Amino acid sequence: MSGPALEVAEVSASHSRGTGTRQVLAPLSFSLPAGQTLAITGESGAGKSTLAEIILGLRPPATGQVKVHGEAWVGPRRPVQLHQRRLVQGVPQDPSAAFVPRWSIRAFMAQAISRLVPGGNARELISMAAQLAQLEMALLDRRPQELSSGQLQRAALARAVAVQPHVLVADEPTSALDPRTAEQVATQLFSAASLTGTTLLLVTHDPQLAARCSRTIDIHPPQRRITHPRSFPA
Ligand SMILES: Nc1ncnc2c1ncn2[C@@H]1O[C@H](COP(=O)(O)OP(=O)(O)OP(=O)(O)O)[C@@H](O)[C@H]1O
Repeated sequence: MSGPALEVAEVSASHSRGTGTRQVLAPLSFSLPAGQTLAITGESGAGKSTLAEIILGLRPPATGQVKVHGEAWVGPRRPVQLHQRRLVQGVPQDPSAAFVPRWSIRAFMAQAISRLVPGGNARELISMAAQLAQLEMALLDRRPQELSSGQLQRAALARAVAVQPHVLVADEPTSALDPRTAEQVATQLFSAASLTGTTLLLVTHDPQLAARCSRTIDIHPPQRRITHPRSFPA
C-alpha cells in the first residue's frame, strides 16, 4: 500500500437531461491519509451525495479520478474492479438499502464476505464487525425488517466494516434517527473507524457531527450551466 488512503483528483459530475448535460459537481480535489475523518458539507443540491456515489464506485465521474492507496479506483471510463470492491464501503442514509429483505443480516454479511474477501473467515469477520458496531449477536439472525432503525443502522455499519475496507463513506447516516439513537450510531461509526484505522468520509448537514471530523470540506453547487452536444441546433 502506498499513497494517501483516498485521493480525489479533479473529480466532477454531470447529469444528462434531454439532449443536454448539466454539471452537478464542480471539479474537486483532496486527499486523505489513512485513519483521517473528513466531513463533506454544503447546501442542499451542492453535489455531496453525488460525490459519495462516485467514491463508492456507484457512478462514474465526468472527469478526474479517484485512487485508493495509490491504486486507480474509479475514473470516467474505469468502473471499480471486483477484486478491489471491498476497499471502499458505504453506510447509507437508509440502511434497509444495504440488505436483502428476505435474508438474515448474518446471511447477507456472509455472502458479501465470500464475494469480496476471498479466503476470509466469515464467522470471525462477522463477529468482529458486530462487536465494532456494538450490534448484539442475536440480532444477526434477524431479517432487516425485524430490527429498529438504530439497530439496522448499526447492522449496516457492521456489514460495511466486515469486509475490512480502507475507506468508509457514510452519507447522512444518522439523519433518519431520533437524536439519542443518532448520537449512539455516530459514536459507534467514529469508534469503528478509529479502532480499525479506516479513513472515514462523512456527508452531513449536522455541524456538530462535522465538528467531530478532523477536517471539513464545504462544497458549493457548480454554476448552473447546460452544455449541449455540437449537433444540437442553436
Ligand atoms: N438522477 C439524477 N438526475 C438528474 N439530476 C440529479 C440526479 N440526482 C441528483 N441530481 C441533481 O444533482 C445535483 C446534486 O445532487 P446531490 O443529491 O448530490 O446533492 P446533495 O448536496 O447531496 O443534496 P442534499 O443535501 O439535498 O442531499 C442536484 O441539483 C440534483 O437535483
